[in-house]
Amino acid sequence: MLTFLRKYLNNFTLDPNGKFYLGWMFFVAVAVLYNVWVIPLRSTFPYQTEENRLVWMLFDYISDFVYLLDMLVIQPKVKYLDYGFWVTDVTLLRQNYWKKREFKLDLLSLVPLDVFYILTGPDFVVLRLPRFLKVHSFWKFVSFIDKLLKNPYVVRISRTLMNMMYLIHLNACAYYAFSSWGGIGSNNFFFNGQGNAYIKCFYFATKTATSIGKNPKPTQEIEYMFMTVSWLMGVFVFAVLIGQIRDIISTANRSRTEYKKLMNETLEYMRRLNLPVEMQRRAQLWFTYTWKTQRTLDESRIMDCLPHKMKTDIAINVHIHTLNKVKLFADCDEALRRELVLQLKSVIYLPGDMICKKGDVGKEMYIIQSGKVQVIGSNNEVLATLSEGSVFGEISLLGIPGKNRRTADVRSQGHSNLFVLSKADLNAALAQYPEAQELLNKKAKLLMKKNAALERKQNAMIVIDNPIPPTKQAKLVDTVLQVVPADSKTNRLLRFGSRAYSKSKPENERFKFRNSLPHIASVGNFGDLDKSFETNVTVHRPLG
Ligand SMILES: Nc1ncnc2c1ncn2[C@@H]1O[C@@H]2COP(=O)(O)O[C@H]2[C@H]1O
Repeated sequence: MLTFLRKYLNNFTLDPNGKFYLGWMFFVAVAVLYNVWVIPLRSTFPYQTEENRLVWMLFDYISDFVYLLDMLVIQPKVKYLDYGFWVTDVTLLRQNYWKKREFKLDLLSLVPLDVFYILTGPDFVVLRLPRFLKVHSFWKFVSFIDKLLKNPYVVRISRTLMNMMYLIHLNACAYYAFSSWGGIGSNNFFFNGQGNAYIKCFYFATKTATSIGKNPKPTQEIEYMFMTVSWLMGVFVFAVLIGQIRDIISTANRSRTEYKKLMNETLEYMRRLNLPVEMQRRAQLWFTYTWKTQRTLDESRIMDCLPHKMKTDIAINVHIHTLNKVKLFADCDEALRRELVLQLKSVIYLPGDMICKKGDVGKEMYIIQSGKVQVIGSNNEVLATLSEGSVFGEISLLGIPGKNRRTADVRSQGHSNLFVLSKADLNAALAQYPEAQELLNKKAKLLMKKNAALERKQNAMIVIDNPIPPTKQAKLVDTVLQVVPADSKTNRLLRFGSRAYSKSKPENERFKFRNSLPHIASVGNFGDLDKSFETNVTVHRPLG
């Protein structure tokens, strides 16, 4: 069992980005923080007493144990990258740590000056000052957290505030030490010994550092010197703090300021040109919606500085959700997918926006990231409603003879986020991947067939009002009608057929009128019928 444990401990390595290492670094950071705050406090203020000395010492040695464990067990096991390869050999890892400056600092931080307690007594806590040298581990932990947090400003602001607080803390300790040296309450400048010593001294240090005023007036030269140093420290701290906060705020607001500036310029330009109010309103809506969803007006510009491969990886990662739904991409080569993904440009359409118009020359195709679009046929009917992951606008790009124009209108139903792929980019990619070209061609043919069939069906249902009754009549019927008397049975039979003849009501009769019969007006007796025919009869007929 023991051999197994030793073997395991000898061979185990740590991932510098792993959770275990992060957890461990938290303990080290707490130990460092304890030492850097408590050592000056206990060295100056009378907070270490005979009663609590053992408790303080217990904490001291726990923190020393953490330091030791970190130096002997953890740090020599942390993997590192060598020319892009993780080094896992334990001997190399140990040697790597020993070569580092951090190892020397870690070693020095553990110099056991405490042994001199024998000479100075256990309250001379200044002997623990070397523990400060491990402060680099604390900042290492802070940058870890910086990488983990989504908001990059939280850690930067906390870091600046921590530095400021620490300097004030040191100043408070110095003020108390100075007051003890000069005699607590011995004059107006020194701490008067009333109330909680740390709180009062921290308050004094904050007042001095921030130059709020109402500070006790120094009387001796040494007091003047103390105040001058405190003020200089305050000026320095605040210069750094204000500079950093200004940087943080301006970086955070830069994109927003740029967006607002661009929107105002565009709207101002539209107003100057006296463009319709509705158009201006839509432009404003576009700006607002684009900013809300993307937090930038030009996504591609953000990644401009990155190398091509990294940009592709990021784009694939960001758009993987949509790309997985695109059948065209699912069925084709990974290399084509990588090639196409970088060419995609994100565009937003507002509700009711026409994305492409039937008959226009096709210059780009679209992939729906989110939202819905409607494909509209020739008779204004909705041929299809497409949603996330659908591809459209490709037919007119494929070079099918006689089909370089849009075959249908496509309209955005609500807000829709689309990827646009230009004809040149699509064709460049398809030239290398004929299977994808085939797939697109197949789909295009299928759609065109479907549309043609739908159009035929639609046309068959077209409603035509006020049809003009046929003027050409069968000559034989005409001749017979002219010779037989108008009110004779034969005449009626010829006009209305046997069923109409059997019903006597004229209002029923008009609905049984046969289209092939001669115009009633020419017969004279059925003038009323003639009128009602022209206004009421609806004919369904196929066109072509
Ligand atoms: N019946 C349909 N169903 C789905 N999409 C269609 C239909 N008809 C046309 N489209 C798409 O609408 C697009 C209009 O532009 P394109 O002709 O370039 O390409 C067309 C197809 O991508």
